[in-house]
Amino acid sequence: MSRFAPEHLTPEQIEEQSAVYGPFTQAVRDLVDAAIRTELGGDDIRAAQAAVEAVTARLREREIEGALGVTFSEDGVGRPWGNAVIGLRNAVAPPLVVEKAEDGSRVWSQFHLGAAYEGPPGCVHGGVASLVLDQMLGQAAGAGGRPGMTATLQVHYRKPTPLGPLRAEAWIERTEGHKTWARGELTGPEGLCVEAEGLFILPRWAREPADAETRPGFFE
Ligand SMILES: CCCCC/C=C\C/C=C\C/C=C\C/C=C\CCCC(=O)SCCNC(=O)CCNC(=O)[C@H](O)C(C)(C)COP(=O)(O)OP(=O)(O)OC[C@H]1O[C@@H](n2cnc3c(N)ncnc32)[C@H](O)[C@@H]1OP(=O)(O)O
Repeated sequence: MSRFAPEHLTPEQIEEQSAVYGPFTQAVRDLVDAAIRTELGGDDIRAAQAAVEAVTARLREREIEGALGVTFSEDGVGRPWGNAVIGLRNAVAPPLVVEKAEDGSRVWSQFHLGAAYEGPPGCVHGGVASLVLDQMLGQAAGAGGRPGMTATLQVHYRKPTPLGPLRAEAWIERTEGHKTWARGELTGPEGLCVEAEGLFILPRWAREPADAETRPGFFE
């Protein structure tokens, strides 16, 4: 766990960064979608490749080492901007915008999965469904004040999940010490597609009193 880094940005500065990187990352997502679906070929694709490579070289002129990690401000609010499911700066992430009930009892998200997430023809890849539900169950645990790492995740694929508009929801089933069992489901326009249940454990390093001051509260 090398990158749960504290940060000292003001809400305005975070908002400014979000306004710059959010639309940029969305443009990269659109690029991925277009790259999959374009019917152009030959010289057009070679020219597009050169243009993309030029942009990539420009971006690499200044970059961090490794991954983004999760930064969190003094009030404990985190910025998981590199996260594979919800990351504002991660073009691989759909991304999900997760909402939570005021009392923390449930989380849900409505989102769209397009061509980049295909498994069976026209359907969401099972690993992607599992990825989304892992995140949602983890968020449910955090929203209930019980953050933890996924220890187990069991996924039940009830029927194929169509690409397109989807909804995921998750909640805590029960708790015991540092363990939290959460459940969730992924539904498409025709109803329930995937169910999952998982065990989330607050890791030892986060339970130790010595770490109390540096605990990230980004799930909450
Ligand atoms: C406010 C504080 C916040 C702290 C933040 C905490 C966590 C969040 C951290 C990162 C997540 C960040 C972003 C992701 C967001 C959302 C969701 C995505 C979730 C993921 O993508 S996450 C990646 C996949 N996930 C892993 O990469 C886990 C690798 N693993 C470990 O990090 C450890 O393995 C861990 C933590 C699981 C346990 O570590 P530990 O040191 O706490 O373990 P310990 O030995 O103390 O066991 C304590 C009790 O749990 C039982 N137990 C242990 N492991 C078990 C297992 N697998 N199955 C069933 N029971 C198990 C023992 O049997 C004992 O039970 P008992 O007390 O009854 O004897």
